[in-house]
Amino acid sequence: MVFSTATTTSLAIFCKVVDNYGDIGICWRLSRQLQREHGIAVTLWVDNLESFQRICPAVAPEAAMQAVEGVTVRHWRGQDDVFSPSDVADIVIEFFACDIPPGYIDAMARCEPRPVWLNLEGLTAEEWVEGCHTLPSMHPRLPLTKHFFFPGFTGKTGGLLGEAALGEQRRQFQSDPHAVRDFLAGLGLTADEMASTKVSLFCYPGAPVAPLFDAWQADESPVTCLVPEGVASAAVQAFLGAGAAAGAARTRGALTVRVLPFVAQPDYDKLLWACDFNFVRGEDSFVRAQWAGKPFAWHIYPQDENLHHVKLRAFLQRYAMGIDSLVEFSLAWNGAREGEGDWTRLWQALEADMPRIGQRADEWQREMAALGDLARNLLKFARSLRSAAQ
Ligand SMILES: Cc1cn([C@H]2C[C@H](O)[C@@H](COP(=O)(O)OP(=O)(O)O[C@H]3O[C@@H](C)[C@H](O)[C@@H](O)[C@H]3O)O2)c(=O)[nH]c1=O
Repeated sequence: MVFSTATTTSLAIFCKVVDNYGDIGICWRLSRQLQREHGIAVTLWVDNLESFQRICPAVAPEAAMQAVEGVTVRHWRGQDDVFSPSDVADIVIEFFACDIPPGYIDAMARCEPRPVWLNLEGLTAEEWVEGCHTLPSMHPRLPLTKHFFFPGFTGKTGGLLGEAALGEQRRQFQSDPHAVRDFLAGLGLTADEMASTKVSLFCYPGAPVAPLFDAWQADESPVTCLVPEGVASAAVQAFLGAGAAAGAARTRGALTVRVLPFVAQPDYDKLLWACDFNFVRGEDSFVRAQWAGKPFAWHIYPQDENLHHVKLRAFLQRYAMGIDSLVEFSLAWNGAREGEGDWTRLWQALEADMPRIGQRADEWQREMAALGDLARNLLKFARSLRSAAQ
């Protein structure tokens, strides 16, 4: 097995969809970028093709194997498959410690030289990540070493996932009013809605959406809230007073709520670029909101014992730079503050700071770009492991 820039490097990513769309969202982005920008032959093993199809409509959910945008997609059906060394890629990535099939690991141990084996971890702003990034872990039984690779917000981590052309694509889109208008019109927005403060809303079920709607409804200036179908459904249905299928919309007071179809990943980026404020969640939409360079609030994936509040605070400490309104709003949005939030006050304070928050978003996006993107950093690390082993 040769591992150099002169021949095509192969790489396999194993992705288990724990829930929702973030697991496959991240693995798909990484696969696509490694193939497009680095000429890597990528095989993406994924156990849930239905979830994949929602963010990438070209995926056929019943296919055992298919090529999508130059990436080989394999339906990962179980742990019992048998593999031979010729099936093994030069670089093997397990996403979120997803336990790749034992048969594949056995085949890895029989490869000469052995593949680079990385565990791509979840994103957090906590400091301990710097000490764990790139640490090795020996297999207890086989002659294999796995290394941990952590995304992150500092130069001592793997950085954030983001395509090389992303910044340029965003600038082009945002500086073309016709493109923005056509895009929003395609989602059903009226001229009045386009002229209002546009907010995209993507969050988990526990978010205090109903009281925020009340605050917006009583606001002085018009707000249009764009919410993908299935998100915050209880509050959306209550506001609409009817079903919340894509296309449904209603105005009450200063607030219009419009339900959007769940769009393909590239269109979700455009939505973030076109809005004035974005509510995002999980990991992937959270990162895309950062690349959008727009003010945003993060609804973090809930964890036991409120561990997510620690992660949220760690991020805000790096990001918010003393903008108290953003910290207050974000903590309240995630239930990390005692008592009920006064959403009128929280939103008004946030609105008043919007120019500062926008500036910070822009500056942060540039700081993150300077770290180098995750795909490039990961490949560089994999190559350094390979040369050290030779
Ligand atoms: C709203 C929307 C999102 N998307 C995409 C963007 C992202 O790739 C994906 C959403 O992923 P996320 O933001 O990460 O949120 P998420 O909640 O969907 O996903 C995850 O969160 C992680 C923290 C957990 O580990 C995962 O198990 C998973 O639950 O869906 C679209 O393509 N179109 C849309 O209309």
